[in-house]
This record gives sequence, structure tokens and C-alpha cells, in this order.
Amino acid sequence: MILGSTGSIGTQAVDIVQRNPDRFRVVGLAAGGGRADLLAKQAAELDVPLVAVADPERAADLSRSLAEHGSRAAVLVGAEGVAELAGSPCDVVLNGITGALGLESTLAALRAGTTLALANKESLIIGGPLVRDLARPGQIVPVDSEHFAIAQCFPYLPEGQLASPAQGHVHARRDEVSRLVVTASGGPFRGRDRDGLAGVTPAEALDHPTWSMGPVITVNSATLVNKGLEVIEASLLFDMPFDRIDVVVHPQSIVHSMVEYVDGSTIAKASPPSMMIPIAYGLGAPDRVPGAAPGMDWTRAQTWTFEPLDHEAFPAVRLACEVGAAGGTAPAVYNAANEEAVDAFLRGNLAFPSIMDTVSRVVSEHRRTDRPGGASHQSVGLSLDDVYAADAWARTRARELLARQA
Ligand SMILES: NC(=O)C1=CN([C@@H]2O[C@H](COP(=O)(O)OP(=O)(O)OC[C@H]3O[C@@H](n4cnc5c(N)ncnc54)[C@H](OP(=O)(O)O)[C@@H]3O)[C@@H](O)[C@H]2O)C=CC1
Ligand SMILES: CC(=O)[C@@H](O)[C@H](O)COP(=O)(O)O
Ligand SMILES: [Mn+2]
Repeated sequence: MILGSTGSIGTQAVDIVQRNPDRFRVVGLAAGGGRADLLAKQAAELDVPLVAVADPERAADLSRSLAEHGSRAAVLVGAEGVAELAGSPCDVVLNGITGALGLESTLAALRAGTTLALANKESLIIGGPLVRDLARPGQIVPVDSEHFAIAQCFPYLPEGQLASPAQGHVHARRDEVSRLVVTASGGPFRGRDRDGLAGVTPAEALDHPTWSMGPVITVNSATLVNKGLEVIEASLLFDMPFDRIDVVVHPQSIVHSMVEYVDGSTIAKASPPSMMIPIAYGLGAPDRVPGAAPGMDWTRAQTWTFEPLDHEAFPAVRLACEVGAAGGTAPAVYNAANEEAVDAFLRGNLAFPSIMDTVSRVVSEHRRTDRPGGASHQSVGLSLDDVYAADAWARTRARELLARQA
């Protein structure tokens, strides 16, 4: 199954499948509905029996387009339809939906016992302990480039770790790992101070220096919220406390993350910045897909640089570590407030620095309220309803704050 098949992750996944017809067969596609014709074209080309569209208002358009493209795929409709598709029998579900809306599908795939190739980091972050309780060790294959990289450098699979180790290697000595080092490109505004961020436009924020991605994650890269989310994601996937996860800025995006060991060794994973590699691995794990993307050209002189993150100009990572360590519904609040603020920024209704101001304010107000959930990664007293209630509260509060600034 490919969920979010019309997006950046989804279209690359379709491309990998089309280049490897003997290796992969797609049995279901899902998307929001905004690009119904593309979804129908994919369904026809891949001869997919089942398609889901989240927006019920786009269902009629989708059915018409399917007929025009000669596809006889059955159509599931609404958020329930997407989750039903995600829970249907298959070998692998690739979750390439964007945002918190991906949670139901992540849970449905895990409940069905299916291997989950996870690009939709938000579902893991907001569902945190609930996802951890549901997933068996190794059931999740990380597709996010940093977590895919860590899995390549971290061949351990103890209880409590969700991410599948690369190539099925399993080693007993997990206590040999001292730290995870997550790399960040620094985004298009690397090197600017807070004043230098005041007037930046959506077009500038969408101009990522090294990756071509969907709009939300691209803005999140510019604010470093993406890196904040990724630190929480790393902590959940690899069962690592926040004080043993570092972020380092690496503008070339060639070293995709690293694992440091107790003897002073650091193992890094390098490749040109292409999501084709982690997506192909997510679809084919534990096998690698030959020719997924061109590798490094080691005949060419090149320089890789690493620099510390400026936490004053980009406070997103520090705040993410706080909400991640607090656990419970705090990560859902951070994410929901950010999704609302990014939407306002992209519509031209919010200044760029106000994205993080809004997230910080909503998170701090949430801290003053009672919330279920114990320490980081524990699901004590936390239910899915709590997560959705926190998500809804944070969106409402963020919208109130945003309306004052419009
Ligand atoms: N792009 C990248 O390189 C990377 C992305 N990721 C993560 O992967 C996820 C997807 O990102 P990206 O591909 O960039 O995003 P895009 O915005 O490019 O694509 C999002 C996809 O999700 C679909 N969608 C939206 N709402 C729903 C819904 N309710 N149900 C089903 N499908 C829905 C969209 O459909 P429609 O076309 O109808 O809108 C579209 O197919 C995000 O979580 C992101 O953080 C992680 C690492 C790298
Ligand atoms: C490709 C990928 O995994 C993105 O999440 C990427 O990491 C974004 O780049 P930043 O390092 O700028 O956030
Ligand atoms: Mn990433």
C-alpha cells in the first residue's frame, strides 16, 4: 500500500515500483483528494484494485477520473476509508501522508501486523507511547532519511526499540551505543539571526537548499521544527533519552545521521540527498533495491562541513526536547500548533518568526493544564482520545492566537 501516493514521498515510491515491476506490486493507494486525477492515473498504471480518498467531496471526481484512465479500482472514502485501506492485508504499508492526519493509518497498519515503512513522522510523535505499545520490535522501517541512516549504523534490536535494524543484523550489545547524532541541513535561513528572519517570505522558506519535498516539511526545515520532530522520532524509534541525542548542522545533506559508540567510534551513513534510497529500502526491507538512486561520486573533490545549531535563532529543537521528555500529550500539542502556524504562514497571514512564537505559547499554556500520560514514552493513563483532544485544543488555541496577528 502507498498512502499519500500523490505527494513527494508517494510519487517517488510509485517511481520505484514502476522501475522494479518484478519486485513490487501495489495493492492499494490513498491520497487526500486534491490531486484526484493523478491518483486515478497511478491506479490505472499500477493496476491497483483498491483506492482511498480522504476528502468525500473529491470521491465523485476520483471515480470519473478512474473510469477515464481505464481503472476499475474500488473506492474507499473518508478518513475511515483511508484507515481501512491501511489495515487491509498486504506486506508493507508506506505511510507518506503528511501531518497528524496520518495517525489512524499508522495505527491501522500496526494493528494488522503489517510492516510499516514510516515517512509520516507526525503519527509516531503524537501517538508516541500508543504507537510504541502497538508495534512489535522491528515492525517499523524508518523512511525519514535521518532515522533510516541511524538504523543503518545501529544494528540492535532489543525490546523497546521499534525501528527495524538494517539488513536484519541483530547484535546483543546495545549498551555499546553512546549517542545518536542527527544531522540538519540548517534550511534556507542557516546563518541568520532572529532579526534576519523577520521578513522572509513563503517562497523563500519553500526554497530548500538540498531537498525537494512537500510544503509543510519544507517550512518545518526552515524553522528547524522538522529537526525537533526528528529528535522526538529518534528517541521513540531507538529508545534513546533526549540527553543522548545531538543535532549537528551539516549543510551538504550527505551524512544523513550518525551513531557514536562508547569506544569513540562514530559510524555515519552517507549518500547524495535522495529519498529514493530510504523509500526503496522501506518497500523492500531487509533487501536493498539495486539502483534505487545514484551513489556518491568519490572521484570528485568535495568538502563536508559540520557546525553547531544556533538555538537562539532556531529554538524549535530545544522546545521539542522539552515536550518529548515531558511526554503524554505535549508532543501532539507542539505538532498541532505548528501545523496551524505553518498553514497561516503559507497563506501569507503570519510572519515567519511568529510560527515558533505561536508554538511556544501554545505549548506553555498546555503545560499549565492537567494532562494524562507519564514520563516520556510511557502510556500511563494516555488514550487515543486524549491525543485527539490535545490536538484539537492546540489547534483551537493556535487559531485564536493567529487570528489576533492576521
Ligand atoms: N518529502 C520528503 O522528502 C520527506 C517527507 N517526510 C515525511 O513524509 C510525509 C509526507 O511528506 P511529503 O510527501 O513531503 O508531503 P506532500 O504534501 O508532498 O504529500 C502529502 C500526501 O498526503 C496526502 N494526504 C493529505 N491528507 C491526507 C489524508 N487525510 N489521507 C490520505 N492522504 C492524505 C496528499 O494527498 P493530496 O495530493 O490529495 O493532497 C499527498 O499525497 C510527511 O510526514 C513528511 O514529514 C519525511 C522525510 C522526507
Ligand atoms: C529528507 C528528509 O528526511 C527531511 O526530513 C530532511 O531531513 C529535511 O532537511 P532538514 O535537515 O533541513 O530538516
Ligand atoms: Mn528527515
